[in-house]
Amino acid sequence: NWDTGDEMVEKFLDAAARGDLSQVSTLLSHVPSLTNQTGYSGWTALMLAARNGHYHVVENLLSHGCDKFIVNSSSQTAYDIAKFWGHKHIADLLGQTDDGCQRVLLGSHISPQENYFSRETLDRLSGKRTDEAWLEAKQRKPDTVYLMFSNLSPMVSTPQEDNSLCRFTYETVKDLLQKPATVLIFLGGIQETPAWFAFSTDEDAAELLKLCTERNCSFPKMPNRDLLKLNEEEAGIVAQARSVLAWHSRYSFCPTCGTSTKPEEGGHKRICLNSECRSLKGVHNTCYPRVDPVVIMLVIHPDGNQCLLGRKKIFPARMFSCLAGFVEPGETFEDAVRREVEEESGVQVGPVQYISCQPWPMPSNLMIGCFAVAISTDIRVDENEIEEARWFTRQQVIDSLFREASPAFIAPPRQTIAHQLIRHWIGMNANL
Ligand SMILES: NC(=O)c1ccc[n+]([C@@H]2O[C@H](COP(=O)([O-])OP(=O)(O)OC[C@H]3O[C@@H](n4cnc5c(N)ncnc54)[C@H](O)[C@@H]3O)[C@@H](O)[C@H]2O)c1
Ligand SMILES: [Mg+2]
Ligand SMILES: [Mg+2]
Ligand SMILES: [Mg+2]
Ligand SMILES: [Zn+2]
Repeated sequence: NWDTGDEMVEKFLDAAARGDLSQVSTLLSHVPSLTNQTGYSGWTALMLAARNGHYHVVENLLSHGCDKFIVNSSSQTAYDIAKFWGHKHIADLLGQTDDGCQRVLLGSHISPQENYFSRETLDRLSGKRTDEAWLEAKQRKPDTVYLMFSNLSPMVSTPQEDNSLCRFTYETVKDLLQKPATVLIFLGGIQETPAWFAFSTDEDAAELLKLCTERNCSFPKMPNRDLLKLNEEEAGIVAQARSVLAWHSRYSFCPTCGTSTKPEEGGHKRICLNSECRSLKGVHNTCYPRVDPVVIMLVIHPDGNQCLLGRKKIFPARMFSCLAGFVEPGETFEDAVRREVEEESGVQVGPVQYISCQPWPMPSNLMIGCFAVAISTDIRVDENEIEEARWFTRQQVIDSLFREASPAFIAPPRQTIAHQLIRHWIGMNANL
């Protein structure tokens, strides 16, 4: 005897809150449109069941297609609520993706290994770099792996959508290694054997491709896009190899005196050929591969429920991402975060917290990922660097990450630390 819609919604929410599984399913089978109705403070039936630890009701609601990505008026999802009230089994259930894989919302367990380009597959064996005899013997071993780079791109084969690195033997590449323009670097090994090397060559790319026995091989033209299609292990190897090879290609002359330089120590050092050069006296950082630190930050609104994202002109349409900028000399990364955010968006930042980092071999950045809490909210963008910056709500961010239908913006791809920072924020309880 249900007369008004409101009453029915109330009955339904109440049944979910009490854990009355049979009433919840009866009501839903009669009136499917109840599924995502909200009551006081925007709470859904799923949130109420999650609040009170009713596992079977949560399960039943999910099987009826209840939307777990809705937030209430305090910007909490049902997952946030289950986690806060200590119903771990319910939080686990809500955190699953449709394919049964855990952790769709559990960004708070982010570890450095989860950032693309950051997996250390090989032991770098840096102690062996000065052991020329050992390196030379390793080079000739039949199980030694060679990666080939042309124009700072590795040769990859593309069996399907993904790229995988083409691996060469000494026999196949030994002639190329003799060419004067070739630069060879020792990458390391897995418990010393097999050893891995990478080299760059300026020979004709079409001829090089003929050396590979695999099909669909190429040197990708757009590293920013194509190098994101490797598996995690190979991405980690490419991060090391590409940065070091890029450094060789830029430091063929000594930054101190302008004389030619040559590689040493398995390609991890370059030394000046002018025996009078200052760079040969003592240790000089110009002789070693360079890394440029960049801070990248998710700026969180003082209300805790919005974040600041910006877009550069070169981004694909509708994509917004974290603000980022190079660390300047004599600056802590906390200060760099405050300066870059202020420069690019006009927003002032108080506390800064380090989250995780990511090598970004384009050519040699180390992205230092932070959360930063804003202490002002007015936006005034620096139009030279940023086309637009905006505050986005948790609901908009959740929609963009997890739902298909027309979100307010497009998030950067999962291989970027920007994506991981945004996801990490969603996995944290904003208001609790
Ligand atoms: N992995 C990710 O999620 C991600 C996201 C955003 C940016 N990035 C990388 O971070 C880099 C820096 O971000 P940004 O462009 O916003 O920095 P930014 O805001 O400091 O502005 C870039 C400008 O800084 C100057 N600059 C100062 N030091 C520099 C250096 N060592 N190398 C080159 N330019 C230098 C140049 O004028 C350059 O145009 C980008 O180039 C990009 O490769 C990675
Ligand atoms: Mg900047
Ligand atoms: Mg910037
Ligand atoms: Mg800058
Ligand atoms: Zn010199």
